[in-house]
Amino acid sequence: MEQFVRKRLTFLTSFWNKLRPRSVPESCSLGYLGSDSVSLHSEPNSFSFIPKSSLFIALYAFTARSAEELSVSAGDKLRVLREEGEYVLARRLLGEPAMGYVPAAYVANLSQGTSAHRWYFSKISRNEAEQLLLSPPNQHGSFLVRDSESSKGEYSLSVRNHAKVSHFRICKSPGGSLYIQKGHPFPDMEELLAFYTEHWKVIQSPLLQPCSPAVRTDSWERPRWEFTLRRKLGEGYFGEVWEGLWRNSVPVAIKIIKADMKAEDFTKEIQNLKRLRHEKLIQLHAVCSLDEPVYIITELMRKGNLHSYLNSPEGKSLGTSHLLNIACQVADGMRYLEEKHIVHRDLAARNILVGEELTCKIADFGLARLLKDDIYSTSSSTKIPVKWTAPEAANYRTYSLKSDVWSYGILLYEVFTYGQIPYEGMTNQETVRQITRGYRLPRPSSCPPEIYSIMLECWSGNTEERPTFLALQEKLGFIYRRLLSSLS
Ligand SMILES: Nc1ncnc2c1ncn2[C@@H]1O[C@H](COP(=O)(O)OP(=O)(O)OP(=O)(O)O)[C@@H](O)[C@H]1O
Repeated sequence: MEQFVRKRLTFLTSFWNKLRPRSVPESCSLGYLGSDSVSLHSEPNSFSFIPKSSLFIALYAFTARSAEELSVSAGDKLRVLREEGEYVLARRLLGEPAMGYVPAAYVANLSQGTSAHRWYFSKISRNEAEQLLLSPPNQHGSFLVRDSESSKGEYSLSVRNHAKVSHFRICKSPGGSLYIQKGHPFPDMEELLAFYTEHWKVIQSPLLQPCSPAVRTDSWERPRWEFTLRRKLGEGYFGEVWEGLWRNSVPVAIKIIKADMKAEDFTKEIQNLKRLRHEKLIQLHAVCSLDEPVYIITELMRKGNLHSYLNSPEGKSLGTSHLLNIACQVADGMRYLEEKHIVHRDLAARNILVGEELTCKIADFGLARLLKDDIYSTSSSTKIPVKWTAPEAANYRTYSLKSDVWSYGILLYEVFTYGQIPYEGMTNQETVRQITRGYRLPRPSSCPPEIYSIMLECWSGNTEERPTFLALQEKLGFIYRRLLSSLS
Protein backbone atom coordinates (compact mmCIF):
# COMPACT_ATOMS: atom_id res chain seq x y z
CA MET A 1 0.00 0.00 0.00
CA GLU A 2 2.72 2.43 1.01
CA GLN A 3 4.62 1.75 -2.18
CA PHE A 4 1.49 2.30 -4.21
CA VAL A 5 0.80 5.62 -2.58
CA ARG A 6 4.43 6.68 -2.92
CA LYS A 7 4.31 5.76 -6.57
CA ARG A 8 1.02 7.37 -7.54
CA LEU A 9 1.23 10.41 -5.30
CA THR A 10 4.79 11.48 -5.95
CA PHE A 11 3.83 15.02 -4.98
CA LEU A 12 3.38 13.78 -1.40
CA THR A 13 6.81 12.14 -1.22
CA SER A 14 8.03 14.55 1.42
CA PHE A 15 5.02 13.76 3.60
CA TRP A 16 5.56 10.04 3.19
CA ASN A 17 9.17 10.41 4.07
CA LYS A 18 8.08 12.18 7.24
CA LEU A 19 5.45 9.59 8.08
CA ARG A 20 7.44 6.54 7.16
CA PRO A 21 11.07 7.23 6.33
CA ARG A 22 12.42 4.91 3.68
CA SER A 23 14.52 2.30 5.35
CA VAL A 24 15.59 0.42 2.26
CA PRO A 25 17.86 1.60 -0.50
CA GLU A 26 16.09 2.81 -3.64
CA SER A 27 17.31 -0.15 -5.66
CA CYS A 28 15.53 -2.55 -3.28
CA SER A 29 12.42 -0.44 -2.96
CA LEU A 30 10.25 -3.12 -4.49
CA GLY A 31 11.72 -5.89 -2.42
CA TYR A 32 8.56 -6.10 -0.36
CA LEU A 33 7.06 -8.05 -3.22
CA GLY A 34 9.60 -10.79 -2.73
CA SER A 35 6.94 -13.10 -1.37
CA ASP A 36 5.57 -13.48 -4.88
CA SER A 37 5.72 -17.12 -5.88
CA VAL A 38 7.45 -16.64 -9.23
CA SER A 39 11.17 -17.19 -9.07
CA LEU A 40 13.06 -14.75 -11.24
CA HIS A 41 15.73 -17.32 -11.67
CA SER A 42 13.48 -20.08 -12.99
CA GLU A 43 13.92 -21.47 -16.46
CA PRO A 44 13.33 -18.31 -18.50
CA ASN A 45 11.45 -19.69 -21.45
CA SER A 46 9.05 -21.82 -19.51
CA PHE A 47 6.28 -19.80 -17.95
CA SER A 48 3.91 -22.72 -17.47
CA PHE A 49 3.90 -22.23 -13.70
CA ILE A 50 2.53 -18.70 -14.08
CA PRO A 51 -1.24 -18.31 -14.43
CA LYS A 52 -1.87 -17.42 -18.07
CA SER A 53 -4.09 -14.54 -17.06
CA SER A 54 -1.10 -12.73 -15.58
CA LEU A 55 1.19 -13.15 -18.59
CA PHE A 56 1.48 -9.94 -20.54
CA ILE A 57 3.50 -8.57 -23.42
CA ALA A 58 4.85 -5.03 -23.73
CA LEU A 59 3.36 -3.48 -26.84
CA TYR A 60 5.63 -0.42 -26.79
CA ALA A 61 8.96 0.54 -25.34
CA PHE A 62 8.62 2.45 -22.08
CA THR A 63 11.39 4.29 -20.25
CA ALA A 64 11.06 4.44 -16.48
CA ARG A 65 10.77 7.99 -15.06
CA SER A 66 11.45 7.01 -11.45
CA ALA A 67 13.06 4.18 -9.51
CA GLU A 68 9.68 2.54 -9.04
CA GLU A 69 8.86 2.30 -12.73
CA LEU A 70 10.12 -0.44 -15.03
CA SER A 71 11.69 0.20 -18.44
CA VAL A 72 10.52 -2.27 -21.04
CA SER A 73 11.12 -2.88 -24.73
CA ALA A 74 8.32 -3.73 -27.14
CA GLY A 75 7.86 -7.51 -27.07
CA ASP A 76 9.13 -8.03 -23.49
CA LYS A 77 7.21 -10.75 -21.66
CA LEU A 78 5.96 -9.62 -18.26
CA ARG A 79 4.13 -11.04 -15.33
CA VAL A 80 1.57 -8.56 -14.05
CA LEU A 81 1.23 -8.79 -10.29
CA ARG A 82 -1.62 -6.35 -10.04
CA GLU A 83 -3.36 -3.50 -11.80
CA GLU A 84 -3.30 -0.11 -10.12
CA GLY A 85 -5.36 2.49 -11.92
CA GLU A 86 -3.59 3.40 -15.13
CA TYR A 87 -0.52 1.35 -14.22
CA VAL A 88 0.33 -2.30 -13.72
CA LEU A 89 2.96 -3.61 -11.39
CA ALA A 90 4.94 -5.97 -13.57
CA ARG A 91 7.93 -8.24 -13.33
CA ARG A 92 10.11 -8.84 -16.38
CA LEU A 93 10.34 -12.54 -17.17
CA LEU A 94 13.47 -12.56 -19.30
CA GLY A 95 16.85 -10.88 -18.96
CA GLU A 96 17.82 -8.84 -15.91
CA PRO A 97 15.34 -9.54 -13.11
CA ALA A 98 13.41 -6.35 -12.53
CA MET A 99 10.04 -5.20 -11.36
CA GLY A 100 8.15 -1.93 -11.40
CA TYR A 101 5.24 0.04 -12.75
CA VAL A 102 4.40 0.24 -16.46
CA PRO A 103 1.44 2.15 -17.97
CA ALA A 104 -1.41 -0.30 -18.46
CA ALA A 105 -1.92 1.03 -21.99
CA TYR A 106 1.57 -0.23 -22.90
CA VAL A 107 0.93 -3.88 -22.12
CA ALA A 108 -1.47 -6.55 -23.34
CA ASN A 109 -2.66 -9.76 -21.79
CA LEU A 110 -1.36 -12.78 -23.69
CA SER A 111 -4.30 -14.95 -22.71
CA GLN A 112 -6.70 -12.71 -24.64
CA GLY A 113 -5.72 -13.15 -28.26
CA THR A 114 -6.84 -9.82 -29.69
CA SER A 115 -5.52 -7.73 -26.82
CA ALA A 116 -1.90 -8.66 -27.52
CA HIS A 117 -1.92 -6.40 -30.55
CA ARG A 118 -0.86 -2.80 -30.71
CA TRP A 119 -4.00 -1.85 -32.56
CA TYR A 120 -6.39 -3.16 -29.92
CA PHE A 121 -7.69 -0.67 -27.33
CA SER A 122 -10.26 -2.50 -25.28
CA LYS A 123 -11.91 -0.04 -22.88
CA ILE A 124 -12.05 3.04 -25.03
CA SER A 125 -15.19 4.86 -26.16
CA ARG A 126 -15.88 6.26 -29.62
CA ASN A 127 -15.16 9.80 -28.40
CA GLU A 128 -11.96 8.82 -26.64
CA ALA A 129 -10.83 6.95 -29.76
CA GLU A 130 -11.37 10.11 -31.81
CA GLN A 131 -9.46 12.26 -29.33
CA LEU A 132 -6.58 9.81 -29.21
CA LEU A 133 -6.31 9.36 -32.96
CA LEU A 134 -6.46 13.10 -33.55
CA SER A 135 -3.71 13.88 -31.04
CA PRO A 136 0.06 13.57 -31.52
CA PRO A 137 1.97 11.40 -32.21
CA ASN A 138 -0.92 9.86 -34.19
CA GLN A 139 -1.36 10.93 -37.77
CA HIS A 140 -3.18 10.19 -41.00
CA GLY A 141 -3.66 6.42 -41.29
CA SER A 142 -3.42 5.65 -37.55
CA PHE A 143 -6.04 3.09 -36.61
CA LEU A 144 -7.33 1.06 -33.71
CA VAL A 145 -9.82 -1.66 -32.97
CA ARG A 146 -12.02 -1.23 -29.91
CA ASP A 147 -14.94 -3.02 -28.30
CA SER A 148 -18.20 -1.84 -29.77
CA GLU A 149 -20.13 0.36 -27.34
CA SER A 150 -23.53 -0.66 -28.63
CA SER A 151 -23.09 -4.38 -29.51
CA LYS A 152 -21.48 -6.45 -26.82
CA GLY A 153 -18.92 -8.93 -28.15
CA GLU A 154 -18.44 -7.03 -31.41
CA TYR A 155 -15.79 -4.51 -32.37
CA SER A 156 -15.32 -1.20 -34.15
CA LEU A 157 -12.45 -0.12 -36.35
CA SER A 158 -11.56 3.59 -36.00
CA VAL A 159 -9.25 5.10 -38.59
CA ARG A 160 -7.84 8.61 -38.80
CA ASN A 161 -8.36 10.03 -42.24
CA HIS A 162 -6.46 13.34 -42.23
CA ALA A 163 -8.36 15.56 -39.76
CA LYS A 164 -11.33 13.20 -39.42
CA VAL A 165 -11.90 9.81 -37.85
CA SER A 166 -14.03 7.17 -39.56
CA HIS A 167 -15.57 4.28 -37.65
CA PHE A 168 -16.51 0.87 -39.07
CA ARG A 169 -18.54 -1.76 -37.23
CA ILE A 170 -16.86 -5.19 -37.20
CA CYS A 171 -19.65 -7.73 -36.82
CA LYS A 172 -19.37 -11.28 -35.57
CA SER A 173 -21.25 -14.07 -37.31
CA PRO A 174 -22.81 -16.89 -35.22
CA GLY A 175 -19.89 -19.07 -36.33
CA GLY A 176 -17.38 -16.56 -34.91
CA SER A 177 -16.05 -15.08 -38.15
CA LEU A 178 -15.63 -11.34 -38.41
CA TYR A 179 -16.75 -8.99 -41.15
CA ILE A 180 -17.19 -5.34 -42.04
CA GLN A 181 -19.07 -6.00 -45.27
CA LYS A 182 -21.75 -8.69 -45.22
CA GLY A 183 -20.69 -11.68 -47.26
CA HIS A 184 -17.00 -10.97 -46.78
CA PRO A 185 -16.02 -12.80 -43.55
CA PHE A 186 -12.58 -13.42 -42.04
CA PRO A 187 -11.61 -16.10 -39.52
CA ASP A 188 -9.91 -13.58 -37.24
CA MET A 189 -9.10 -9.90 -36.76
CA GLU A 190 -5.55 -10.16 -38.16
CA GLU A 191 -6.83 -11.44 -41.46
CA LEU A 192 -9.56 -8.83 -41.57
CA LEU A 193 -7.06 -6.04 -40.95
CA ALA A 194 -4.54 -7.51 -43.42
CA PHE A 195 -7.24 -7.46 -46.10
CA TYR A 196 -8.30 -3.83 -45.44
CA THR A 197 -4.69 -2.72 -45.16
CA GLU A 198 -4.16 -3.96 -48.68
CA HIS A 199 -7.59 -3.02 -50.04
CA TRP A 200 -8.06 0.21 -48.09
CA LYS A 201 -9.93 1.85 -50.95
CA VAL A 202 -12.92 -0.35 -50.09
CA ILE A 203 -13.31 1.64 -46.87
CA GLN A 204 -11.72 4.81 -48.26
CA SER A 205 -9.39 4.97 -45.25
CA PRO A 206 -5.79 3.71 -45.36
CA LEU A 207 -4.62 1.64 -42.39
CA LEU A 208 -1.02 2.85 -42.12
CA GLN A 209 0.04 2.36 -38.48
CA PRO A 210 -1.52 1.24 -35.19
CA CYS A 211 -2.60 4.05 -32.91
CA SER A 212 -0.12 5.12 -30.21
CA PRO A 213 -1.50 5.22 -26.68
CA ALA A 214 -1.50 8.32 -24.50
CA VAL A 215 -0.22 8.13 -20.95
CA ARG A 216 -2.01 10.48 -18.64
CA THR A 217 0.53 12.27 -16.54
CA ASP A 218 -1.86 14.51 -14.64
CA SER A 219 -1.99 12.73 -11.32
CA TRP A 220 -3.25 15.74 -9.35
CA GLU A 221 -6.87 14.63 -9.30
CA ARG A 222 -7.76 12.75 -6.10
CA PRO A 223 -11.05 11.34 -4.81
CA ARG A 224 -12.79 13.66 -2.33
CA TRP A 225 -13.18 10.98 0.36
CA GLU A 226 -9.42 11.07 0.89
CA PHE A 227 -9.74 14.52 2.52
CA THR A 228 -11.40 15.51 5.79
CA LEU A 229 -12.07 19.09 6.88
CA ARG A 230 -11.08 20.00 10.43
CA ARG A 231 -10.97 23.75 11.01
CA LYS A 232 -11.76 26.86 8.99
CA LEU A 233 -8.63 28.97 8.50
CA GLY A 234 -9.92 31.88 6.50
CA GLU A 235 -11.88 33.05 3.53
CA GLY A 236 -10.88 34.69 0.26
CA TYR A 237 -12.46 35.71 -3.01
CA PHE A 238 -12.79 32.12 -4.23
CA GLY A 239 -14.14 30.60 -1.04
CA GLU A 240 -13.22 29.24 2.36
CA VAL A 241 -9.86 27.75 3.28
CA TRP A 242 -9.83 24.85 5.75
CA GLU A 243 -7.21 22.96 7.61
CA GLY A 244 -7.74 19.29 6.78
CA LEU A 245 -6.24 15.86 6.66
CA TRP A 246 -5.30 13.74 3.70
CA ARG A 247 -6.11 10.07 4.37
CA ASN A 248 -6.57 10.90 8.04
CA SER A 249 -2.87 11.49 8.53
CA VAL A 250 -1.26 14.24 6.45
CA PRO A 251 -2.21 17.86 7.38
CA VAL A 252 -3.15 19.93 4.35
CA ALA A 253 -4.91 23.20 3.49
CA ILE A 254 -8.11 22.84 1.47
CA LYS A 255 -9.56 25.74 -0.51
CA ILE A 256 -13.25 25.08 -1.17
CA ILE A 257 -14.26 26.96 -4.29
CA LYS A 258 -17.64 28.72 -4.01
CA ALA A 259 -20.33 27.28 -6.26
CA ASP A 260 -20.88 30.57 -8.10
CA MET A 261 -17.23 30.96 -9.14
CA LYS A 262 -16.49 30.81 -12.85
CA ALA A 263 -14.33 27.75 -13.58
CA GLU A 264 -12.10 29.78 -15.93
CA ASP A 265 -11.14 32.05 -13.03
CA PHE A 266 -9.97 29.53 -10.46
CA THR A 267 -8.52 27.09 -13.02
CA LYS A 268 -5.89 29.76 -13.74
CA GLU A 269 -4.74 29.44 -10.15
CA ILE A 270 -4.72 25.64 -10.40
CA GLN A 271 -2.77 25.70 -13.67
CA ASN A 272 -0.24 28.12 -12.25
CA LEU A 273 0.19 25.99 -9.16
CA LYS A 274 0.67 22.84 -11.24
CA ARG A 275 3.52 24.18 -13.27
CA LEU A 276 5.41 25.96 -10.49
CA ARG A 277 7.68 24.11 -8.09
CA HIS A 278 9.95 25.97 -5.71
CA GLU A 279 10.49 25.77 -1.97
CA LYS A 280 9.40 29.39 -1.55
CA LEU A 281 6.16 28.94 -3.48
CA ILE A 282 3.13 27.28 -1.96
CA GLN A 283 2.97 23.71 -3.27
CA LEU A 284 -0.13 22.19 -4.80
CA HIS A 285 -0.82 18.69 -3.49
CA ALA A 286 -4.03 17.68 -5.22
CA VAL A 287 -7.34 18.80 -6.65
CA CYS A 288 -10.86 17.38 -6.47
CA SER A 289 -12.38 18.93 -9.54
CA LEU A 290 -14.62 16.27 -11.03
CA ASP A 291 -17.65 17.53 -9.13
CA GLU A 292 -18.62 20.44 -6.89
CA PRO A 293 -17.46 22.00 -4.71
CA VAL A 294 -13.98 22.00 -6.23
CA TYR A 295 -11.18 21.52 -3.69
CA ILE A 296 -7.68 22.89 -4.19
CA ILE A 297 -5.36 21.13 -1.77
CA THR A 298 -2.04 22.73 -0.89
CA GLU A 299 0.55 22.40 1.81
CA LEU A 300 -0.60 23.72 5.18
CA MET A 301 1.15 26.83 6.50
CA ARG A 302 0.30 26.79 10.16
CA LYS A 303 0.84 30.45 10.93
CA GLY A 304 -1.45 31.82 8.25
CA ASN A 305 -0.80 34.87 6.11
CA LEU A 306 2.17 37.14 6.74
CA HIS A 307 0.06 40.27 7.25
CA SER A 308 -1.87 38.76 10.19
CA TYR A 309 1.25 37.06 11.47
CA LEU A 310 3.18 40.35 11.66
CA ASN A 311 0.30 41.81 13.67
CA SER A 312 0.27 38.86 16.10
CA PRO A 313 2.23 38.92 19.39
CA GLU A 314 4.72 36.43 17.92
CA GLY A 315 5.15 38.57 14.79
CA LYS A 316 5.55 41.77 16.78
CA SER A 317 8.41 40.23 18.73
CA LEU A 318 10.53 39.64 15.62
CA GLY A 319 13.83 41.50 15.39
CA THR A 320 15.45 43.08 12.31
CA SER A 321 17.30 39.90 11.38
CA HIS A 322 14.01 37.93 11.33
CA LEU A 323 12.33 40.60 9.23
CA LEU A 324 15.26 40.54 6.81
CA ASN A 325 15.07 36.76 6.68
CA ILE A 326 11.41 37.01 5.61
CA ALA A 327 12.35 39.58 2.94
CA CYS A 328 15.09 37.26 1.61
CA GLN A 329 12.74 34.27 1.39
CA VAL A 330 10.16 36.22 -0.60
CA ALA A 331 12.89 37.60 -2.90
CA ASP A 332 14.07 34.02 -3.46
CA GLY A 333 10.59 32.85 -4.53
CA MET A 334 10.14 35.92 -6.74
CA ARG A 335 13.55 35.32 -8.35
CA TYR A 336 12.25 31.89 -9.39
CA LEU A 337 9.14 33.48 -10.95
CA GLU A 338 11.40 36.05 -12.65
CA GLU A 339 13.46 33.22 -14.18
CA LYS A 340 10.26 31.66 -15.49
CA HIS A 341 9.02 35.04 -16.82
CA ILE A 342 5.92 34.85 -14.66
CA VAL A 343 4.43 38.03 -13.26
CA HIS A 344 2.54 37.54 -9.99
CA ARG A 345 0.47 40.78 -10.08
CA ASP A 346 -0.72 40.50 -6.46
CA LEU A 347 2.42 40.42 -4.35
CA ALA A 348 1.58 41.60 -0.82
CA ALA A 349 2.03 40.36 2.76
CA ARG A 350 -1.54 38.98 2.72
CA ASN A 351 -0.46 36.61 -0.05
CA ILE A 352 2.60 35.24 1.72
CA LEU A 353 1.98 32.28 4.02
CA VAL A 354 4.00 31.54 7.13
CA GLY A 355 4.86 28.09 8.44
CA GLU A 356 6.95 26.67 11.26
CA GLU A 357 10.35 28.23 11.93
CA LEU A 358 9.43 31.38 10.04
CA THR A 359 9.23 29.61 6.67
CA CYS A 360 7.56 31.93 4.17
CA LYS A 361 6.00 30.94 0.86
CA ILE A 362 4.37 32.93 -1.90
CA ALA A 363 0.72 32.07 -2.55
CA ASP A 364 -2.26 33.30 -4.54
CA PHE A 365 -1.37 32.76 -8.14
CA GLY A 366 -4.88 33.57 -9.31
CA LEU A 367 -3.70 36.66 -11.16
CA ALA A 368 -0.27 35.33 -12.18
CA ARG A 369 0.51 35.38 -15.90
CA LEU A 370 3.25 34.09 -18.15
CA LEU A 371 4.83 37.09 -19.88
CA LYS A 372 5.00 36.59 -23.63
CA ASP A 373 6.83 39.86 -24.13
CA ASP A 374 8.27 41.58 -21.14
CA ILE A 375 5.03 43.37 -20.44
CA TYR A 376 1.55 42.05 -19.89
CA SER A 377 -1.33 44.43 -20.65
CA THR A 378 -4.87 43.92 -19.60
CA SER A 379 -7.92 45.91 -20.44
CA SER A 380 -10.03 43.97 -17.98
CA SER A 381 -11.40 45.70 -14.96
CA THR A 382 -10.11 43.07 -12.51
CA LYS A 383 -10.01 44.64 -9.07
CA ILE A 384 -6.58 46.15 -8.54
CA PRO A 385 -4.85 46.27 -5.14
CA VAL A 386 -3.97 49.91 -5.86
CA LYS A 387 -1.66 50.59 -2.92
CA TRP A 388 0.58 47.66 -3.91
CA THR A 389 0.47 48.31 -7.63
CA ALA A 390 3.11 50.17 -9.65
CA PRO A 391 1.82 53.41 -11.25
CA GLU A 392 2.20 52.14 -14.83
CA ALA A 393 0.14 49.06 -13.91
CA ALA A 394 -2.48 51.04 -11.94
CA ASN A 395 -2.81 53.70 -14.66
CA TYR A 396 -2.30 51.75 -17.88
CA ARG A 397 -2.66 48.12 -16.74
CA THR A 398 0.81 47.30 -18.00
CA TYR A 399 2.23 44.60 -15.77
CA SER A 400 5.80 43.35 -15.87
CA LEU A 401 8.29 41.81 -13.51
CA LYS A 402 9.22 45.40 -12.72
CA SER A 403 5.69 46.10 -11.49
CA ASP A 404 6.11 43.08 -9.20
CA VAL A 405 9.35 44.68 -7.96
CA TRP A 406 7.35 47.80 -7.00
CA SER A 407 4.90 45.59 -5.05
CA TYR A 408 7.85 43.89 -3.40
CA GLY A 409 8.97 47.31 -2.13
CA ILE A 410 5.53 47.79 -0.56
CA LEU A 411 5.80 44.31 0.95
CA LEU A 412 9.15 45.33 2.48
CA TYR A 413 7.35 48.34 3.98
CA GLU A 414 4.67 46.03 5.44
CA VAL A 415 7.35 43.76 6.89
CA PHE A 416 9.36 46.56 8.52
CA THR A 417 6.22 48.21 9.94
CA TYR A 418 4.92 44.89 11.33
CA GLY A 419 1.97 44.87 9.00
CA GLN A 420 0.91 48.52 8.80
CA ILE A 421 -1.40 49.44 5.91
CA PRO A 422 0.62 51.44 3.37
CA TYR A 423 -0.45 55.06 2.75
CA GLU A 424 -2.69 54.83 5.83
CA GLY A 425 -5.47 57.39 5.74
CA MET A 426 -5.19 57.93 1.97
CA THR A 427 -7.80 56.69 -0.49
CA ASN A 428 -6.73 54.67 -3.51
CA GLN A 429 -7.29 57.65 -5.81
CA GLU A 430 -5.26 59.94 -3.59
CA THR A 431 -2.47 57.38 -3.41
CA VAL A 432 -2.18 57.16 -7.20
CA ARG A 433 -2.23 60.98 -7.48
CA GLN A 434 0.47 61.41 -4.86
CA ILE A 435 2.67 58.66 -6.30
CA THR A 436 2.43 60.16 -9.76
CA ARG A 437 3.59 63.48 -8.26
CA GLY A 438 6.61 61.74 -6.74
CA TYR A 439 5.45 61.08 -3.18
CA ARG A 440 6.92 57.93 -1.58
CA LEU A 441 6.20 56.19 1.74
CA PRO A 442 8.49 57.41 4.55
CA ARG A 443 11.13 55.21 6.20
CA PRO A 444 9.56 53.11 8.96
CA SER A 445 11.27 53.73 12.30
CA SER A 446 12.43 50.10 12.63
CA CYS A 447 13.81 49.98 9.10
CA PRO A 448 17.60 50.27 8.60
CA PRO A 449 18.44 53.08 6.10
CA GLU A 450 20.04 50.61 3.65
CA ILE A 451 16.80 48.64 3.48
CA TYR A 452 14.84 51.84 2.98
CA SER A 453 17.07 52.80 0.08
CA ILE A 454 16.26 49.39 -1.49
CA MET A 455 12.54 50.20 -1.07
CA LEU A 456 13.10 53.51 -2.86
CA GLU A 457 14.88 51.71 -5.74
CA CYS A 458 11.87 49.38 -6.05
CA TRP A 459 9.64 52.48 -6.28
CA SER A 460 11.59 54.19 -9.02
CA GLY A 461 9.22 55.86 -11.48
CA ASN A 462 11.45 54.55 -14.26
CA THR A 463 10.87 50.79 -14.51
CA GLU A 464 14.38 50.27 -15.93
CA GLU A 465 15.90 51.66 -12.77
CA ARG A 466 14.15 49.17 -10.53
CA PRO A 467 16.34 46.21 -9.52
CA THR A 468 15.71 42.64 -10.63
CA PHE A 469 14.65 40.05 -8.06
CA LEU A 470 17.99 38.37 -8.55
CA ALA A 471 19.75 41.61 -7.54
CA LEU A 472 17.35 42.07 -4.63
CA GLN A 473 17.97 38.56 -3.38
CA GLU A 474 21.75 39.05 -3.57
CA LYS A 475 21.70 42.47 -1.91
CA LEU A 476 19.35 41.51 0.91
CA GLY A 477 21.16 38.20 1.40
CA PHE A 478 24.44 40.08 1.79
CA ILE A 479 22.95 42.49 4.35
CA TYR A 480 21.34 39.58 6.22
CA ARG A 481 24.57 37.58 6.43
CA ARG A 482 26.50 40.64 7.54
CA LEU A 483 23.92 41.34 10.23
CA LEU A 484 24.03 37.74 11.48
CA SER A 485 27.82 37.74 11.70
CA SER A 486 27.78 41.05 13.58
CA LEU A 487 25.32 39.52 16.07
CA SER A 488 27.38 36.39 16.69
N1 LIG B 1 -2.06 26.88 2.59
C1 LIG B 1 -2.55 27.56 3.61
N2 LIG B 1 -2.15 27.29 4.85
C2 LIG B 1 -2.65 27.99 5.90
N3 LIG B 1 -3.52 28.99 5.78
C3 LIG B 1 -3.95 29.33 4.55
C4 LIG B 1 -3.50 28.63 3.40
N4 LIG B 1 -4.08 29.18 2.32
C5 LIG B 1 -4.86 30.17 2.78
N5 LIG B 1 -4.80 30.25 4.11
C6 LIG B 1 -5.52 31.21 4.98
O1 LIG B 1 -6.79 31.46 4.42
C7 LIG B 1 -6.94 32.84 4.08
C8 LIG B 1 -7.72 32.98 2.80
O2 LIG B 1 -6.90 32.50 1.75
P1 LIG B 1 -7.26 32.74 0.23
O3 LIG B 1 -6.08 32.31 -0.56
O4 LIG B 1 -8.55 32.11 -0.09
O5 LIG B 1 -7.57 34.24 0.14
P2 LIG B 1 -6.75 35.56 0.18
O6 LIG B 1 -5.35 35.33 -0.19
O7 LIG B 1 -6.98 36.18 1.52
O8 LIG B 1 -7.48 36.43 -0.86
P3 LIG B 1 -7.99 36.27 -2.34
O9 LIG B 1 -8.04 34.84 -2.76
O10 LIG B 1 -9.32 36.86 -2.23
O11 LIG B 1 -7.02 37.08 -3.13
C9 LIG B 1 -5.49 33.36 3.97
O12 LIG B 1 -5.43 34.72 4.25
C10 LIG B 1 -4.77 32.54 5.02
O13 LIG B 1 -4.89 33.12 6.28
